[in-house]
Amino acid sequence: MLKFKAGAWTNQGYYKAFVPNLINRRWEISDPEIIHLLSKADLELGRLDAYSGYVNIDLFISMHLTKEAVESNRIEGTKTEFAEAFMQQDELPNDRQQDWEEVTNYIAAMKHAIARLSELPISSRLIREAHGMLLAGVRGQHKLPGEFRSSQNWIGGASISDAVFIPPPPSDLGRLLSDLEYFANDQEHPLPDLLRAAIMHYQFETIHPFLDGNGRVGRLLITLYLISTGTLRSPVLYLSDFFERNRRLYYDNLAGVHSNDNLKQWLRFFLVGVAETARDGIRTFDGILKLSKEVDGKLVTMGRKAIDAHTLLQALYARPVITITEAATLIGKSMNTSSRLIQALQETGILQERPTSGREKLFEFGEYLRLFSQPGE
Ligand SMILES: Nc1ncnc2c1ncn2[C@@H]1O[C@H](COP(=O)(O)OP(=O)(O)OP(=O)(O)O)[C@@H](O)[C@H]1O
Repeated sequence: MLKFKAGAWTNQGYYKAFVPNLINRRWEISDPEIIHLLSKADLELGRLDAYSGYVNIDLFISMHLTKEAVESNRIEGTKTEFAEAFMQQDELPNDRQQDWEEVTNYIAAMKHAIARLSELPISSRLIREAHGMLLAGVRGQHKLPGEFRSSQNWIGGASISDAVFIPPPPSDLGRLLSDLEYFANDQEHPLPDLLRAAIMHYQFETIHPFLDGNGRVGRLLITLYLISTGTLRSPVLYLSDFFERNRRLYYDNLAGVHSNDNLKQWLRFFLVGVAETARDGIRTFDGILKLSKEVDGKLVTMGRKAIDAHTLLQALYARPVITITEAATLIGKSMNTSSRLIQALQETGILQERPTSGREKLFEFGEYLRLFSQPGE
């Protein structure tokens, strides 16, 4: 069993808020089931990370980031389809443009936070910066982007009296966030990285330090933390897909920690999610390797067009939708040549035309996109 006390409900006048206990301390987690799931998750994560070494990872990072962004925002209700995230804003119907902005914000925030890791540890400052970018110009933009809240918030329900959960009052945020920061950078009390990531995510969501966007920042923090410890070399773990597919359990298991001290169930859920997501990632990478061999085989049959086709394909692995104008710029040739090249790639089955609201025809690398759409969609 796992001995654990999550915190206490404190009287705030006409309501009770939950104040979590501090987490930067020694943890003794020896539950055999957790240890077993941990070792499985670690193994799968190590296998996934190994691909960073022998696949041209930079080409695929934007794909993974985009997938994570689309899924993380879908939990919030954003409707952006995976392929749409790569389109220009004016190529989308009006009702999708705001969602598209949220997805591109997520990608920008993740890239920014990863780059900042070389100068800053996981810290309140880094978290606020990421939050500011996530909410810039989109839904929640009036809810203090980049700033911790100074008023009481709640989860679920139209008013505090019918809330599902009431996080700690603002007066407690300073010490709770500083404890979280110490915990994220703690060298004194050894704890496996995945367990630390799981506890951090629970604690962050319980503190709920922002007026909006806590879920999105909290999920971004998981990958960021695993990169900061060197467990991952690049953001190839996209857990949001798992959380989205199991949203009810995700919320219930987080709630189970503060309502029943049931940390074990949360850890179990998190570790199963990591193992499953890592396996999906491995399948995607294997699919990419197989597909790129097939595509190379098709390119050699394209005669004089093969060199330009190869240049185009390299770009398509990072952004798998393209217009004739964009292709012309990429290969440095005329619109006519570009159009003929796209037609040839359609004939080999590599590219397909897709509907667009933009002025120009749009083409997608369909089989590649589908590799990222399983198994959640
Ligand atoms: N009972 C709960 N206790 C603690 N955290 C919870 C609970 N239920 C949900 N959460 C967390 O709160 C997040 C929602 O918070 P918020 O609306 O501020 O975030 P968001 O990023 O705007 O939304 P979303 O996470 O839906 O995309 C959920 O994603 C989940 O991580």
